[in-house]
Amino acid sequence: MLDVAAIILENESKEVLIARRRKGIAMEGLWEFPGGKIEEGESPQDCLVRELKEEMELDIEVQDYVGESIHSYEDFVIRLMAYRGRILRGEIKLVDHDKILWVKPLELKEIALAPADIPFAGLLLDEGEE
Ligand SMILES: Nc1nc2c([nH]c(=O)n2[C@H]2C[C@H](O)[C@@H](COP(=O)(O)OP(=O)(O)OP(=O)(O)O)O2)c(=O)[nH]1
Repeated sequence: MLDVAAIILENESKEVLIARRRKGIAMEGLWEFPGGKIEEGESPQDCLVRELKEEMELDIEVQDYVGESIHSYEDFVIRLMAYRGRILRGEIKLVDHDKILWVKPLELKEIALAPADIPFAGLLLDEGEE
């Protein structure tokens, strides 16, 4: 099982940040919440702070735990743990991604998300309707 942490960053307009995996890496062209593989001995929160710095040069604050999504890809099983968070400082620079978008939860339905992320899109959508 591959443990991966992802962060749902929200802005003042209630939009969430998604990023498209660049050409040449696993799952290229699919959209995801930023994050990455949790290293040995690392907490998901520490992983997210490290990954967002490495991947986007952003300092973030990790907030509430949203939930996990376990998904079987063709050659591995992933446990994706999602948290909410906010940007503290930094201008987004892209390393592993070629594009980012701030989208309303409703718009996530139209986006080619990594399959493991789809349950979180549903969850955000349900929340927005309350
Ligand atoms: N970061 C991230 N990865 C995801 C998500 N959904 C999903 O299926 N994945 C998959 C894609 C990759 O196979 C794996 C995470 O790998 P990664 O390439 O982002 O992580 P990393 O930076 O630690 O990896 P590496 O390139 O250093 O080996 O999880 C998601 O929302 N965010």
